[in-house]
Amino acid sequence: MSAKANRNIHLLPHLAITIGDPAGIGPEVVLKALADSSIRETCRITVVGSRSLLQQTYQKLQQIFTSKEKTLANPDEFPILDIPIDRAIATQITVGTGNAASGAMSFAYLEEAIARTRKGEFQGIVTAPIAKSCWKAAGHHYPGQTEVLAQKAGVEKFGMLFVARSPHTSWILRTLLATTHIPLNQVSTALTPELMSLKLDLLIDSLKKDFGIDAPQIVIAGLNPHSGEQGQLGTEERDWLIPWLEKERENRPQVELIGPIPPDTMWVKPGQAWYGNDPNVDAADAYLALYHDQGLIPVKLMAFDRAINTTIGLPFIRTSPDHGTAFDIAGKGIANASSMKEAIKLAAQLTKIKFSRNAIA
Ligand SMILES: NC(=O)C1=CN([C@@H]2O[C@H](COP(=O)(O)OP(=O)(O)OC[C@H]3O[C@@H](n4cnc5c(N)ncnc54)[C@H](O)[C@@H]3O)[C@@H](O)[C@H]2O)C=CC1
Ligand SMILES: NCC(=O)COP(=O)(O)O
Repeated sequence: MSAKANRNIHLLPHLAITIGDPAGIGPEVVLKALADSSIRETCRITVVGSRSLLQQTYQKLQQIFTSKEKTLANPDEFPILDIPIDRAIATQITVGTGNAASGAMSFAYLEEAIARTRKGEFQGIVTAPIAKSCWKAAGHHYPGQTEVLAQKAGVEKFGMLFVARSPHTSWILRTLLATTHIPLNQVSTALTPELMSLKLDLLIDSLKKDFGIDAPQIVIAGLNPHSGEQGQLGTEERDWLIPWLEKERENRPQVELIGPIPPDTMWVKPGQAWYGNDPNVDAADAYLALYHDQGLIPVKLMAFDRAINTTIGLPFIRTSPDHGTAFDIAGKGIANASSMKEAIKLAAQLTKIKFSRNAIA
């Protein structure tokens, strides 16, 4: 970093980066992301995790990489908010196998990052992945990090928005999930006009404030094959989704609401906009998927190496890579850190926007 950049470092947003489950690829993708000097020029970073675990990861992976290129940041060269790990817990952590001990540590990192952010120490949090099953084993009964963030921030209305910029066309895919971590057989009951209006509010607000889109075009998915085929293949669309959309169109004249679109064909235009094989395609500003896999299969198919999960509705910025703990490849040095890098860049960008907005207000 140049001397001038160094002098201005206190003007940059200060982000906490949690290392996630210590048995997964979280520590590795954090060290890889921080080795990229362009990342560290966009924000100030404090890593929240156990120093000893980061040092172990660094030393182990250094032996794998023979290239002279700097692949990993050295934990001695960036600030760490150390959550010490006691000896008994440390002996239970095995890279590649998540368990109650690794779940307890990843929960402690997140809790600390949230508490410090609420006190104003950080403006945003980037979370490396945790395993929900390991949290459960450790006695923490949350469906995911999103719900912990919302609860501890005292927020009831929040949403899981995935953002990815195409490397082919620079088009941005934005996908909000109306429901998230619930069993498939509960989706239909969980979806209500009230829930949909709440998610639409959050989405429209984020498009305006975070992405500068005042009059967005938003596509809403159907639930059933062919959006129910007029009740023949499912009745949710006919019974409430279409009437709800009609009412929303009346209430929100500044927004173009398209749908319900049959869930299979809904992703054709985003695919064309992403890969650039139809330059005239009119893809939308955002897509509202009704359940987890309806939204995340296309996101991960197009953008697994770069999509970002961001929680909207919080009083601070939160982003995360789109992937999980990947226990199957942890410790091997082969984890791709691109999604983590994108998550840090987006958090820095959104934090700057949020704070300049607050300064104007
Ligand atoms: N934000 C978070 O904290 C998230 C956590 N998870 C958690 O992760 C755990 C494992 O979930 P899975 O469904 O197996 O998804 P996963 O994303 O961990 O792994 C799926 C596949 O992708 C590969 N993969 C994942 N990230 C990669 C990377 N950066 N570079 C190269 N290959 C990569 C893995 O090796 C595996 O073959 C679960 O406990 C789940 O709850 C899953 C998604 C997000
Ligand atoms: N599939 C997305 C996911 O698991 C994200 O969960 P979290 O950010 O709430 O931990």
